[in-house]
Amino acid sequence: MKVFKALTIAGSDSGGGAGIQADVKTFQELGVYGMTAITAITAQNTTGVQGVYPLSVEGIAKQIDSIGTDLTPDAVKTGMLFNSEIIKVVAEKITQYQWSNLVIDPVMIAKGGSPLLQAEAIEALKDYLLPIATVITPNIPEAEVISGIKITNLSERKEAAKLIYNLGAKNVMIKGGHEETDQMIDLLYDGNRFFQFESKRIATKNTHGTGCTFSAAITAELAKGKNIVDSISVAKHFIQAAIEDDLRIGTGHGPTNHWAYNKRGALCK
Ligand SMILES: Nc1ncnc2c1ncn2[C@@H]1O[C@H](COP(=O)(O)OP(=O)(O)O)[C@@H](O)[C@H]1O
Ligand SMILES: Cc1ncc(COP(=O)(O)OP(=O)(O)O)c(N)n1
Repeated sequence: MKVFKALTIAGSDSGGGAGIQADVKTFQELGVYGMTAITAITAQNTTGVQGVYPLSVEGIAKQIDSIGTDLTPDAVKTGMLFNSEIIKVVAEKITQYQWSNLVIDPVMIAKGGSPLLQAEAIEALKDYLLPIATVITPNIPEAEVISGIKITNLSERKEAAKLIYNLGAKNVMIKGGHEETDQMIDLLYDGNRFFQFESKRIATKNTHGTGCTFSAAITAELAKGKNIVDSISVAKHFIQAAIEDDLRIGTGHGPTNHWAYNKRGALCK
């Protein structure tokens, strides 16, 4: 039996709803063996981020080397990378090991406003990671920062996607979670065409970790050999089920339910 393997290079969320924890849960639910390289530890729960503790560049490089010299991932995703030094070493290692199927979730700010990427790191993200990305998955505020333009409607989102594509990413997926519309539209640009992935907005405050979960699901499907459109299609069903079945735990923004997709069985697949 072929074992599909995915690596996440991201921060730890002690509350378990986002970051490395959301990624590994998603990989597991989608039948993919999960591996991790932790970039930073956050003290975090459903009410927000109480502390951020980045790991040393040496410690991050060592974790990636441990995987690179023994286990070859079929797909890799990055999440919280915190600063430009971390971004550089991560890009260097991914290039050294010639890993493909790279999903970049350009995590910048946690729900509640805590910065998870320093402002000085934006240029490094563009210079080192975008050129090797199979797909980058910004939300609308992140897409505004990377593209340098304001996004207030779908046509501006398309313009931003083209600008980000021109920085080197092979595919650009600008998520629609931050729009106020009833219909949730995630927009993919592959350099030639736009694809829209649509779903109904779910009225809930329990959306902690939606971006991490969505990009981890894309990574898992790429690891299995699916193409980008089919991978996003599964990820969209996965996140919709996870939000619909939200977990009402904690006093703030609760996490999504990572086992909802499988609980529903073939009906939602
Ligand atoms: N209230 C919601 N109802 C349905 N889907 C949502 C909702 N909020 C977010 N999503 C979906 O979750 C995914 C993550 O989107 P988004 O919230 O924009 O990312 P981030 O967590 O990075 O800010 C996207 O597929 C988006 O469409
Ligand atoms: C450690 C860590 N990494 C990433 C995030 C951001 O996750 P996201 O999926 O964008 O969810 P919210 O923060 O918007 O709930 C995080 N919070 N922590």
